[in-house]
Amino acid sequence: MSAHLNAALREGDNPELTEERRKATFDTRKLADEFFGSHLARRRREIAKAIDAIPELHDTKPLPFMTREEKVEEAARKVFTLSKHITDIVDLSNNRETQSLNEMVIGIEGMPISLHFAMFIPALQGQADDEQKREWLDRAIRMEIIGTYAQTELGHGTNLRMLETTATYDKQNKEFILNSPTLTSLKWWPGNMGKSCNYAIVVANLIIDDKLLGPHSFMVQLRDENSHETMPNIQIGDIGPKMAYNSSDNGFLKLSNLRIPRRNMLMKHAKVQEDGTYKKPPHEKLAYSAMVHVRSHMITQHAMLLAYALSISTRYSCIRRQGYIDPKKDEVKVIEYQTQQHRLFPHIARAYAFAFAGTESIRKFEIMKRSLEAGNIELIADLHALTSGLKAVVTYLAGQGIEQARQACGGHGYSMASYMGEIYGVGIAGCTYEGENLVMMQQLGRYLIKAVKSVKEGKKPTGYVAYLAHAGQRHSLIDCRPNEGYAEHIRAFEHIARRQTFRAAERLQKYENSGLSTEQAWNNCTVELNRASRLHTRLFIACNFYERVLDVEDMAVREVLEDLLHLHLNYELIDIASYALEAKKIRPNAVSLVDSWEITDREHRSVLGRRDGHVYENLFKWAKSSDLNQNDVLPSHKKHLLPMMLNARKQSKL
Ligand SMILES: CCCCCCCC/C=C\CCCCCCCC(=O)SCCNC(=O)CCNC(=O)[C@H](O)C(C)(C)COP(=O)(O)OP(=O)(O)OC[C@H]1O[C@@H](n2cnc3c(N)ncnc32)[C@H](O)[C@@H]1OP(=O)(O)O
Ligand SMILES: Cc1cc2nc3c(=O)[nH]c(=O)nc-3n(C[C@H](O)[C@H](O)[C@H](O)COP(=O)(O)OP(=O)(O)OC[C@H]3O[C@@H](n4cnc5c(N)ncnc54)[C@H](O)[C@@H]3O)c2cc1C
Repeated sequence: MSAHLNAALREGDNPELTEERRKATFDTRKLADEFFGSHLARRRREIAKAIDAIPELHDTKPLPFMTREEKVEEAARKVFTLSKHITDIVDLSNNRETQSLNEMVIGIEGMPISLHFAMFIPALQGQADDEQKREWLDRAIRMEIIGTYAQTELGHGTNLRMLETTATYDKQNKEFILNSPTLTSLKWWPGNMGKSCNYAIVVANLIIDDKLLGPHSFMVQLRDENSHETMPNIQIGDIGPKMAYNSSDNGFLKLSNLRIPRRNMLMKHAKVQEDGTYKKPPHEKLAYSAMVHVRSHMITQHAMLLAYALSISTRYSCIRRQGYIDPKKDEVKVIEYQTQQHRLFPHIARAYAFAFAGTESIRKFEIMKRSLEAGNIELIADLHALTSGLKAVVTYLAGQGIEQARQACGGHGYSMASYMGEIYGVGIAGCTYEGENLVMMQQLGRYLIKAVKSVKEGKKPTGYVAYLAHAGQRHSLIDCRPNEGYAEHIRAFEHIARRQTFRAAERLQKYENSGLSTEQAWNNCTVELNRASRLHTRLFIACNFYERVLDVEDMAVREVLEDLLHLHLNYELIDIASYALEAKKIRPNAVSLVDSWEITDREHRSVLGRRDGHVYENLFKWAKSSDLNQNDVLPSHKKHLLPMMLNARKQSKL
């Protein structure tokens, strides 16, 4: 490829990176169009340009140098400033555009309206009836009110049926009485609930005439709309610092005999009439729709976090020189080491694979939403299984990839100048929130077991589990040669996933036949079942990647994506580092592959990942700006350590 086609080339850059960019075999803009979709890729460029021109949207200082209070304030300041410009910059109805703007301006550490957009609004859209939407949704979209989603409690997050918060219907007054009867029933974790929100959708166990009817969603006003003071019968606060996400005020909430009108229960699906008559929803799990919404969006978000980490470490690996391959020559760029390539490239392939899987899960969510609006509940179970699996596998593997990317930067990767610590902390939170990963794997496991049962009954399941009905073509992987083409890889992959799923199903059957209860038998098989779920999901990601590559029209882009696909399939299949052959093919394009993610320096917040590659001089600048360098001798040193040493010296002279 002629160098002028590489959009990332600029005057004055570190020559080490320019040399890399000249080797590109494709146009990074065209690959960005595939990674994001051409519309979003174009919009991201326009958004980045718009932000450049508005200084009040820039960071006032690097986030790692801020205290927690400063971070919370900075995020609030930016949200407020953005509110003045946002409609000029993005189409608010486009989630991914808005999310990109937020990530570029505010960053990944959290902000006061994350949950408002991620869950409060989607919960209203999915669960409020038309009249309730008119009352709350329009105000929420205009940001007259800020809300969150308060489900998890101090004692229960996973097992929703055991939530202890109660909503007891009082027929006389046509009100619900909300209570947190125990310490463990305190709501705990909801994002932005501590200080920022004035409303919450509270998930509570509904009780009518002493009958427990399971978790339902209720609109609760937390704070006065004018003074922002906490409402009566409510106790609320921040839960303290976390591993990451410290710009966010995750909160606790105690409800003490709080009375709310009957119409504050979200009633699109389940309903409570004035006389206390309860009407069941058409599908029991419709109340979980906001969770499925976030799970389907988490995949692209985690692909992006992985991309952040890998573009930092790939660029840095091309400017870092250390050691020799040929002792007679200069020290080499650390990217030249085979171990460095094996450490990074399979994760680059995964970042692309995850982004494509994420686009697909969002598309499936939209299809399910439309079909639900038309009264069809059939797609809910498929989507739940797909998003449960993807959420668990992608957050876990992205976390592993980010950690490898950090290690690939050596010592400087451990400095917050690299920003790796925050990217990792935010990434791994996804393993826990929206359903603990191993628990979500079991949800997919249930779906797979059902599919096996239907195959055994002679039926042919369709969609993502269709392969379970195919006869096994091969018994081992020994004769699987990568050169046979991708279809062969996929067949081998299907074989392994199918065999594991049947093995788990048979084991479950064996335990059930031995007289164990269904639950006990299930628990005895969960390790095998989770393995099956993991393989099934990784198969889905690989197939989706394969099909996606077949659609690419630009030949140069298609070729490099095929190189990545090849690497991905081999790596996933053999689950060890790829063959040297693949690594050699990826090597010349390494920097351009990460340039294609078009992550701006502002968005990266990483000294190591700078687009221009001028790392060392900027690391020195970074160090000079540390608060600890503002005094030559720290006051705390004067207070404690200096007297200690002086004292020790005095003692030794005696
Ligand atoms: C600009 C906006 C765009 C958005 C962008 C977002 C990007 C994201 C980025 C950053 C912002 C986010 C920041 C952080 C946010 C964090 C928020 C939170 O964490 S909120 C709390 C989450 N809490 C959980 O997820 C609890 C996990 N627990 C559960 O979901 C359930 O309790 C579960 C599934 C473990 C068990 O539920 P059971 O006990 O009610 O049900 P069982 O008995 O196991 O199953 C009965 C049947 O129901 C199905 N089922 C369960 N859940 C379903 C569902 N959701 N849909 C359909 N079916 C479901 C099952 O598969 C099963 O089906 P069969 O009987 O086998 O056919
Ligand atoms: C950053 C962050 C943001 C959050 N934001 C929100 C929010 O906005 N709103 C909200 O309501 N909540 C929020 N949460 C809470 C989050 O959704 C829960 O923490 C999560 O669902 C996990 O539940 P848990 O904490 O009860 O974990 P536990 O269920 O206590 O998990 C502990 C261990 O037990 C295992 N385990 C539990 N049940 C089973 C089972 N049935 N079978 C096998 N193993 C099991 C798990 O695998 C895990 O290893 C947030 C959490 C975090 C970290």
